[in-house]
Amino acid sequence: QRSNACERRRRGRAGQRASEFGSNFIERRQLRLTYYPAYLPSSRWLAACFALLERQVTYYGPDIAKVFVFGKWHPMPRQLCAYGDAGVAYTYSAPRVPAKPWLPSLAAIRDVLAADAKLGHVRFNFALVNRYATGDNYIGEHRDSEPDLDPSAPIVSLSLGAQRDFYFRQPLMGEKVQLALAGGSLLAMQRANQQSLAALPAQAEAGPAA
Ligand SMILES: O=C(O)CCC(=O)C(=O)O
Repeated sequence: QRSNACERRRRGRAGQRASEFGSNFIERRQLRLTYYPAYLPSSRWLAACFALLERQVTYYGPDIAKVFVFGKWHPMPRQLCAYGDAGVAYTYSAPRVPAKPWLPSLAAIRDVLAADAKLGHVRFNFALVNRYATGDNYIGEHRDSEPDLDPSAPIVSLSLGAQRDFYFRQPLMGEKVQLALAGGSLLAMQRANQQSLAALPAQAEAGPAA
């Protein structure tokens, strides 16, 4: 999921789009993000990574891909799978999502990210793969505040396929940060972001993205 110059800091007004910043560090009160619009080195890399994951990822079925909202179970409006170290799982407003053993392609992406000094040399032990088959697929507002998450580690998100909008909202501050997550881009989110609500809304006519 995607660059550079993250040391260059600039503050922007609320709602400013990441495309106005370029590759940059974005900071709002409790929100600390670094967006790398072209993390993957070329469109060939992007196409190759996307094609590999499209071929190799086997998504969970409705027994796991469901969410509990307002007292009822609903099918998840996207596909999901998880890969990671043995015994690692993730639980949010859904059943426990166990990690399948690393796919070689995902392990290779994990190792590239771990070797990247800009990202702090984090050894990632888990990868959640969300697939948005069409523009109708989305993830609603949520906080990444699950106890399974290591509070000292960033969440790093590589986007492949169609560009999709993503936003963070801080309800008490009235602040909103919007990003257009381009295919081949990478978003690094610090732990503090977990105070904000994040969402990837439905977007008419968008093609497949992961
Ligand atoms: O797919 C994305 O880029 C967003 C996913 C997300 O916010 C989550 O899984 O918590």
